[in-house]
Amino acid sequence: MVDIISIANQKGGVGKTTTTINLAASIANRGYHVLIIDIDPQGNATSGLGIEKSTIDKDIYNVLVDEIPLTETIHHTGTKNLDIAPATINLSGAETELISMMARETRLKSALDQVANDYDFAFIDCPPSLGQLSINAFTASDSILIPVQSEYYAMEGLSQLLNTIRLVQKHFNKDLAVEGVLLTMLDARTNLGAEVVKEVQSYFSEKVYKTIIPRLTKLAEAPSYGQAITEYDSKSRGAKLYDDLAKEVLKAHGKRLKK
Ligand SMILES: Nc1ncnc2c1ncn2[C@@H]1O[C@H](COP(=O)(O)OP(=O)(O)OP(=O)(O)O)[C@@H](O)[C@H]1O
Repeated sequence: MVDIISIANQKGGVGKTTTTINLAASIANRGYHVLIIDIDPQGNATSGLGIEKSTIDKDIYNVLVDEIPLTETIHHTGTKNLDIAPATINLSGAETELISMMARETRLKSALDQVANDYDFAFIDCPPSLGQLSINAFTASDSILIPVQSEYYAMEGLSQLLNTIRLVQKHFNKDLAVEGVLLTMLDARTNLGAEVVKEVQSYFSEKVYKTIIPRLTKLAEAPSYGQAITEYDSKSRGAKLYDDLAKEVLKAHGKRLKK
């Protein structure tokens, strides 16, 4: 059975897509079958894994709105064991179109049910908003991994995110859990970063991953080559740290650290 994890924070640019791609690729590298669902209309996970947008004829929009089978959208990526259900700008229409549709909150869940036995993990790269797309993601997920950028105002908006999680638990998915909180883009040269780390750790305590992702040039470069960090530079610090995160996640799910 697949374990489904949304990567979410409605704040923009905090490392959701970078974490989705590189955590998913690190877990795939350890021999697990992994699917990424790109539910962000910007489609950065899609292009960041080398899928040329002009070649996509069906995407998550068609799954949510036209109810086509999810399998018809899935592409293999350059990383072994890693597939993606892509997004294009089409998906931006879904946010409003879904509002008048039947079973609007559970459409992604129904689609993922179709591939439940094909993958060990699915990661959903959420958009920077808490609308219909994120609610579909949260309703379909077992848990939510929250990347938090290590800078001032890091905690801003998190109460709104936690409130949305509570609403989804109440109405659609009572077992939805917080998977963990990941500190990202830490600038080790400033005291500010260390202060934010302390603040986030004191609020979320054991939910915060031991692995912290610093600001690393190679992590920012890899998507322009359409590659996860594991492919772009497997020996880099970013690849090592996302593998450390993968080990924490696998352990939390009671999975063996194969490799
Ligand atoms: N650890 C890092 N080191 C350096 N650059 C990073 C790191 N993490 C992310 N970035 C860069 O910061 C920018 C924002 O990251 P990313 O796209 O992962 O955030 P996001 O939360 O998915 O954004 P959005 O809210 O727009 O979907 C990107 O240009 C990305 O390459």
